[in-house]
Amino acid sequence: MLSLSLAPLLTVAPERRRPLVVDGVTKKYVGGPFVLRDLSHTFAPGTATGLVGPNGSGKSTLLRILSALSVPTAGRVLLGGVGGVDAHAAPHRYLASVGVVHDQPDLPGFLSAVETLEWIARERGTWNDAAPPRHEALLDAVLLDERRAQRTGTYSAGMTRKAQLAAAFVGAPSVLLLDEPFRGLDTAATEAALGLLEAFRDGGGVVVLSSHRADLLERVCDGVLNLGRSAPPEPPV
Ligand SMILES: Nc1ncnc2c1ncn2[C@@H]1O[C@H](COP(=O)(O)OP(=O)(O)OP(=O)(O)O)[C@@H](O)[C@H]1O
Repeated sequence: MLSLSLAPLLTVAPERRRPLVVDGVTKKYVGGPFVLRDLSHTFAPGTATGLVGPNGSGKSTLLRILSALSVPTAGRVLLGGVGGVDAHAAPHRYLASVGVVHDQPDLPGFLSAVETLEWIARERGTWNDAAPPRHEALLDAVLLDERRAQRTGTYSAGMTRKAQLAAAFVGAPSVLLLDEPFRGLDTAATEAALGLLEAFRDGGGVVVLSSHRADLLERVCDGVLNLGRSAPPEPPV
């Protein structure tokens, strides 16, 4: 049972419920092959979508483009569709609505998990008197124990993943982008993460995630986007 104090982080206000639109996105790394080719897809509010496809099919690439870490060779990512916020033209504004779990650990190792959440909340404008107990409830929800007060640079892989998950929620996002969010989590922590993602999806959020665990994707996702088919071989010249 999730704490009621988490409601502001798990419920997206109706006016902030906007689709995340991928409009004709192509990605070709310099000197490499096309990874994504003219991909268009709409991720609707209140849904969770699993990115699937074999190794190297572009799941992380798409998540990096969606999180404005990588620029598409062509095409756009728009929060709110036509007339919405362009992820690459206005990344700061866009990312104010987005929570991300990157595949690689990306926490500031000199801060504890508690300090990391405070830092993000202050930056995102979700820091107030109610924030400290809410952050404790969030760290309880991801099952990060009392070591939440220690520097994240000392964490195990699973503890790091838990802290990353909490960090993704703490800014009250309307979109969550997660690259292999269950990797490194034990069974109890995996169940806890699934519960948080389900609550966020049911609260009107957009969830886009990759995982090689088909059983877990099946539990949380309404649909899948198969990238194994998005970049057919280049036609012969
Ligand atoms: N920075 C980069 N420069 C050049 N090529 C890259 C770069 N990053 C990824 N690629 C290539 O892009 C393709 C897609 O990689 P990506 O990591 O997106 O796949 P993935 O579906 O997430 O794979 P996996 O299931 O193994 O995690 C691969 O062929 C990879 O080698």
